[in-house]
Amino acid sequence: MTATATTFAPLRLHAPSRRDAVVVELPVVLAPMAGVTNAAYRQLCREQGAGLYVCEMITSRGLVVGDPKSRDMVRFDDGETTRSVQLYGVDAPIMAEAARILARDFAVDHIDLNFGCPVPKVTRKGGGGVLPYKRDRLRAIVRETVAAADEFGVPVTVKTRIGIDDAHITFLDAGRIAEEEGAAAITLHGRTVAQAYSGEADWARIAELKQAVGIPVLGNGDIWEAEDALTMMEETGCDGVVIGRGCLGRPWLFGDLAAAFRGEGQRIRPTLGEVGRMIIRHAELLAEHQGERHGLTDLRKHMAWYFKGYPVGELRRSFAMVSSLDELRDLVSQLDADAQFPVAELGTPRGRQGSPRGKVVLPHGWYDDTSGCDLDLSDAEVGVSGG
Ligand SMILES: Cc1cc2nc3c(=O)[nH]c(=O)nc-3n(C[C@H](O)[C@H](O)[C@H](O)COP(=O)(O)O)c2cc1C
Repeated sequence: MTATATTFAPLRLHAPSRRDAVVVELPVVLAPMAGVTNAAYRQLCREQGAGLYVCEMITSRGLVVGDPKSRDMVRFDDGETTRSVQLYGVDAPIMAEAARILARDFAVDHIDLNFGCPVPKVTRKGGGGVLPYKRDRLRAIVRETVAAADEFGVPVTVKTRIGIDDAHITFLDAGRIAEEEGAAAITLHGRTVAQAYSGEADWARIAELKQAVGIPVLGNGDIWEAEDALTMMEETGCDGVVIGRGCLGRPWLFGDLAAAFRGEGQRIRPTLGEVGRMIIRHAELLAEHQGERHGLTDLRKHMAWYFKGYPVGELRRSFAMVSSLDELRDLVSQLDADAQFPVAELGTPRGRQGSPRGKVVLPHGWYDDTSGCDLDLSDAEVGVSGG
């Protein structure tokens, strides 16, 4: 396979008072994924490649009220020199306070704001991907969070979708608001909330956003292989790429991405034995961070992703119920170590896809105005676990 080096520059994230607060040499970002991008998974990906690895989403209210579960999720390993966290919330003062806590108590270097979650539980209450419809509220949240993080020289980025649905597009306004209020960059997932994870991401919207704003634009959606990242950079002119589902069960994609950006054609095509060793490494890291029992339970959801396309047979079921490192090592030893990489899987979607939401569930009268500053949306943070 051949490839040409793509033209790229390091991703420079400025806080208002501190230029180059975070510089990411390779403009590749691990997308925040709730329940996935914990410290162990980020380390696993980091061991493969280069880029920015964002911690799974933390709710602002949880941090501010000192919820032990929220605080416990803000965890980094010693090698994580750039501490990046995604924050979710709906109230400007609470988001600002949460940003201060992240910067002051956890020495976080970068904060990303989640305005893209499509989960009905969240959109019903006005949070996540539907919040940008309320332009004034979005502006207040970005302004106050940027100002609070800037007390510590920490840059804030915004992550959003195209809009609620085709009739309610918000990304261009969100981009302008982000830029005007001092955000360091904006990530666009090229889908609407109504699409959730179905269909295809519309990269043309990423190109449109790039034309509309001066801050760095990060493109997101449907990068399954390293080549897709280069294509997205070329087609949209975006300043970097954000990868979510493509790396599920494939942390080595970050190695491929680093090689592809350098113009190298070599790609990692692990045998089943090598996948087994990766799973063991993943398990060891999870056990280190969460203890063996919790860590191995957490690992189970990754099994189907790791084994997609490989001949695993009946062992699949045992892997999905594994509860100790010893048991895992024993199961791995039973795999056909020489089974080759399933090339038919290349470029195919993985992780959640589903079907479009017929209609996005919204609070009553959501489309009546675009301000939303006076609304009580606090329920939108109750029981939220990402999206
Ligand atoms: C399991 C899972 C959890 C996710 N959690 C979050 C989240 O907490 N915050 C967020 O902004 N996006 C979240 N996303 C969306 C991804 O960050 C990303 O925007 C989306 O998957 C599109 O990129 P992809 O096509 O590369 O997967 C999640 C996606 C998945 C699959």
